[in-house]
Amino acid sequence: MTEIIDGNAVASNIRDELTEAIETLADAGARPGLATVLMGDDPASQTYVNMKQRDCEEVGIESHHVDVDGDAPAEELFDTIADLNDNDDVHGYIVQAPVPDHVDYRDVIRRVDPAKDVDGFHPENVGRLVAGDARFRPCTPHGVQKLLESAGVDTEGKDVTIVGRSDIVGKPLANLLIQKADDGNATVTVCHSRTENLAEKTQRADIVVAAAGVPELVDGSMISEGTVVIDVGVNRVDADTEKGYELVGDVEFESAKEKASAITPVPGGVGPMTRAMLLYNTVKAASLQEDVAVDLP
Ligand SMILES: Nc1nc2c(c(=O)[nH]1)N[C@@H](CN(C=O)c1ccc(C(=O)N[C@@H](CCC(=O)O)C(=O)O)cc1)CN2
Repeated sequence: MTEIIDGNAVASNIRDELTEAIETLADAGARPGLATVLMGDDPASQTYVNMKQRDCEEVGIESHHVDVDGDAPAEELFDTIADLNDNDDVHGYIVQAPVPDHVDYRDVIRRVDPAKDVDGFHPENVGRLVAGDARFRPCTPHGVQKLLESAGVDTEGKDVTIVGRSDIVGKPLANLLIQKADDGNATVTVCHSRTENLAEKTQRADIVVAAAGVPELVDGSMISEGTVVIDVGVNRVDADTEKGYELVGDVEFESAKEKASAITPVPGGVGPMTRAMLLYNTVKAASLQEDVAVDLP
C-alpha cells in the first residue's frame, strides 16, 4: 500500500505546536510579527501571500503586508526593506519571489537584515546553513525534512535524488540532507536541466524530490519500486475549471503512486509545509530577538 503523505495534516500539527510557543512569547510581552512584501501582481504569489497572512492570524502571529507596484523602481522595494529592518514589531519578513524582471532578487536579499530573514536566503544565512550552523532553514527544504520524518523515513545512508537546483529548494535541501545530523546523513545527487540520463539518477534513488518547476516531469517509469517521492512542484496549468487552471506537480502522480512506497500529493503536500515552516522561522526569530526561550516542534 502506498502511503499518501498528508502535508495539510502535518502542517496543522506544526501550527498547533507553534501556538504554544507563541503563547510563551506573548506571556513575556513579545508578540511575534511577520511581514510579507509583494512586488507586482503575480496571481500565484498573491495567493501564497494571502495564505501566509491567514496562517499568521490562526496561530497568533501579527501579520503585516506591503504591496509594491510592479513598475516601481527597485529603490522603492529597497526603501520598504530598510523600513522593515527598522521596525521592531516585525521579527521576520519575506519578499515574495519572483520579483519583476527589472529587479535582481539577489540585490533584494542582500538588503534584508539576516536576523529577520525568515526565508533563510541572505548570504550570511546560506553560509551558516552550509557550515552546519543554520539559523533559519529555508521553508520548503525544512518542510520536506519534516514530511519525511512524519512518514518515518530515515534519510541516513539513503540515496536521494533532487531534481532541480534552485536557490530556494534544490541547493539548500541538498546541503541539509548531506549534513551529519539526524535528519541528514544522506548521499545526495542534484539533477538539473543539463543532466544527462535523468531517469537513471531517479531510478537508483531511495528518495526522489522533484523540484524543477516542470509539470509532471517525473513519471512512474523513472522511479523504482518502493521509492519515497516528494513533489515540490505547484504548477498552474490551464484547464477548464472555475479558476481556469489546475494545480499540477512535477510528478505524474498516478503512475508514480503505483511504484512509490510513499508520495506527496499536489495540492496538499509540500505547499502547506512551506507555509508552516515560515511560521516556525518567525517564532524562532522572535525568540532570538526577544531573548525568550521557546520549545520549537
Ligand atoms: N520569498 C519566497 N518566495 C517564494 C517561496 C519561498 O519560500 N519564499 N516559495 C515559492 C512559493 N511558495 C512560497 O511562497 C508557496 C508555494 C505553495 C504554497 C501552497 O500552500 N500551495 C498549496 C496550494 C495553493 C493554491 O491553491 O494555489 C498546496 O500545494 O497545497 C505556499 C507557498 C515561490 N516563492
